[in-house]
Amino acid sequence: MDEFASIRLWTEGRQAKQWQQQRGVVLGIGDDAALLDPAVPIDGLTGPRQIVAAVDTMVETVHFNAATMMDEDIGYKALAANVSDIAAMGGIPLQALVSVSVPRSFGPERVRRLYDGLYACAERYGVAVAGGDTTSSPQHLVVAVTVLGAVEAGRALRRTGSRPGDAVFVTGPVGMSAAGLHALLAQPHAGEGAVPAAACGEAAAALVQAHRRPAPSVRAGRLLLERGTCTALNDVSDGLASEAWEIAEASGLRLVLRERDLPLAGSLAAYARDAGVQPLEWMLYGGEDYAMIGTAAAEDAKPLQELFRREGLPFFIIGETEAGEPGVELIAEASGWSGSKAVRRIPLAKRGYNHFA
Ligand SMILES: Nc1ncnc2c1ncn2[C@@H]1O[C@H](COP(=O)(O)OP(=O)(O)OP(=O)(O)O)[C@@H](O)[C@H]1O
Ligand SMILES: Cc1ncc(C[n+]2csc(CCOP(=O)(O)O)c2C)c(N)n1
Ligand SMILES: [Mg+2]
Ligand SMILES: [Mg+2]
Ligand SMILES: [Mg+2]
Repeated sequence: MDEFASIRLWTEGRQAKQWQQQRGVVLGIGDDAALLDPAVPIDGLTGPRQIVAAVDTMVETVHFNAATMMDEDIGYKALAANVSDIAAMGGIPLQALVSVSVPRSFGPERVRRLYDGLYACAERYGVAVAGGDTTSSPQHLVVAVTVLGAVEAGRALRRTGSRPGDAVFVTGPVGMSAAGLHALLAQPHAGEGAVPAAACGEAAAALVQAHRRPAPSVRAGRLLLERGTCTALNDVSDGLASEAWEIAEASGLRLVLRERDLPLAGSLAAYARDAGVQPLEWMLYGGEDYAMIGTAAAEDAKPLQELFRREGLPFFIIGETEAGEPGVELIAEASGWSGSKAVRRIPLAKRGYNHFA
């Protein structure tokens, strides 16, 4: 099958033209470039707007391997990671451009399954696939997705606006993806397809799901933008500590996190107990959580939490900001589940997933 037949196999008939037009796609797959309408009416978005654009890449052996992900999961997660960056700006994702570099060992049918997952994610978040690129690759599969979206002009949520005395929050549990990866890599792998989630045991099922199918919340980003009290926001791709450091450096202050308030999912606690591992390492440094860490005016932290509760969305207040040299600290307490004995302030390393470590 040639390149063009492959692209048709992966993309043809997946999204109705009319629906794509409603997401701003004037001309989609098939010409030299896509044509997008920057002013297409979008529910909930009024007034002048800006385009919000992000690209993230997934590379076989770095972001996934034959054991950790099914083909469908690779496509789903490649798009979800980008939706997460749009959400972390308070934006609404609209269109995607998808680049795949495919090794010979990876036939067009497997890429079609990758697209099954990618289109499932696109449907979940209302993203129109408007184009892309296809190349061969000497050895490993590479998927790069660009997502374009819209946000009210001048109102995007950045990493830079945090003020001393703000509350620090996170919009979902952290550490589950890293624990899921740990569970998957612990299984023997005979080389025939990905490890079935069931093989990892009951405690790990939710963790494997968190690793394979991250669930960024565009709704959470929109609520935070509309509320007007969120001063900084960042999605957690490289780990909570690393993303907290990014806010600290961008805003020029310190983030002080309380260990006992960090959201520890029951499934993570159970798996870590069975594995004899402290979950805190995964929670702070694991990454690929695609929840959001942010700061908000202290007096609005509880009302925001209540607003999220009413919307059925998680929201955990995990600390405060302080004036000072940019940095991140953890308050570990006697009652902390890490087994620490007294209240201590521990500086958190600026460490997370590092591609060049
Ligand atoms: N090769 C590059 N060329 C130009 N800009 C880049 C390049 N790589 C990253 N950037 C820019 O650097 C900034 C930080 O990128 P980074 O990828 O660390 O953010 P992220 O996508 O939120 O994190 P992650 O990749 O871990 O999900 C972004 O503004 C991004 O557009
Ligand atoms: C097989 C395998 N080994 C390790 C990892 C862990 N991992 C890879 S990239 C990354 C950070 C986010 O990437 P980026 O910064 O590119 O968005 C993490 C935590 C994995 N997912 N699969
Ligand atoms: Mg990136
Ligand atoms: Mg990000
Ligand atoms: Mg990213």
